[in-house]
Amino acid sequence: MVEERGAGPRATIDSQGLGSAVGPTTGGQQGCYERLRGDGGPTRHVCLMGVSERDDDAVGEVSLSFGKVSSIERNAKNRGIRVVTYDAVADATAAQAGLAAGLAPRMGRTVAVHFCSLVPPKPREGLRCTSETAGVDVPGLTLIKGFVTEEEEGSLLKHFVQGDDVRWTGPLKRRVQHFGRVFDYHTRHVDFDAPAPPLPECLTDVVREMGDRGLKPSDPDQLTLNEYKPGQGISPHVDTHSAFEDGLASLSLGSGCVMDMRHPDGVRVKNLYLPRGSLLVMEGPARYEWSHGIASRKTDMVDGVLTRRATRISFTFRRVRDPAVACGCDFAKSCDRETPVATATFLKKG
Ligand SMILES: O=C(O)CCC(=O)C(=O)O
Ligand SMILES: [Fe+2]
Repeated sequence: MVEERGAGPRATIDSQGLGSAVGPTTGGQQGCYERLRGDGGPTRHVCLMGVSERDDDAVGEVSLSFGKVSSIERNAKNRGIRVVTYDAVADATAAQAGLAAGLAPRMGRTVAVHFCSLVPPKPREGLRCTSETAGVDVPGLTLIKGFVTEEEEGSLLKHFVQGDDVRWTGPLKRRVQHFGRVFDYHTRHVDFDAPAPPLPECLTDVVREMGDRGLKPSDPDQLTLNEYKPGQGISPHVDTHSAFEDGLASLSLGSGCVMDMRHPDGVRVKNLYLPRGSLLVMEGPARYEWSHGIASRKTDMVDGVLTRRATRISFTFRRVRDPAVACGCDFAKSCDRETPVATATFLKKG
């Protein structure tokens, strides 16, 4: 999609990227400019080539004499290029015709002036838009937005990040904290011998609310905190059936991110945005059959909008399964009662 694409042929990009704004107003558009050759245009953007920093005052003043300027931007790579954007195409058209002559006496030389168009950034490959999978249904998946307020989020983060007893651990790229029981990422099982602090009291309200709403696990006895800095993720996995009962609940704090849910048929994929403060609950097929994972990247495409990730801390609540009672799920292919759990994926990729 190109804004105001002129009729004329385009050159390869002359003005790549966006530099700092140098004129009377600041720019900061997203994308890059393409110079339109020959009769290309008109558009709201004119690019000046052959300008030095000494000329910036003159560029500002003369540009303004043609109409209302919304930005003047300096090219990030080529310091001799400016892009002047007018509010109105008519003013840009007058500027394209008259800027060179207006500037020449002030600069002591001539500049080339062309129309250009603004090309929005292309989404990076692999950035799936969450809205594209809106029609994909994952049975057993519930997302509750605003499960905690901003205030509750703030105090929970304070407790678990800045508190006196904060113990990040783990052999992974990202840091984790375990409560109730330790999950061992080598065996992908609960380590019943490892000591773990109990679930902290400050989570009582959150846990009660889960129970009141009839969500699983209604009475969690294990909690894992995962800290994801932008660029970190978790490889696709199904939480070990023999380790935890039905119902996994993940509270997202600090930042949202897109979670990718995949059906083992390799066809069905759901890219679900988990906003800050939301609770994701996976039960039945969503817990036992579909895998969940988070791609290691710094941005997500959320309903067509490129969204930066900040540090996200997830709180995953689970109920440890009694090792004497085998998993009785209906998804034998994903269940470790029939197939031994593959150990290494968490450790290799995090
Ligand atoms: O970060 C999350 O929301 C999910 C964490 C997770 O899947 C896990 O710890 O098994
Ligand atoms: Fe998981």
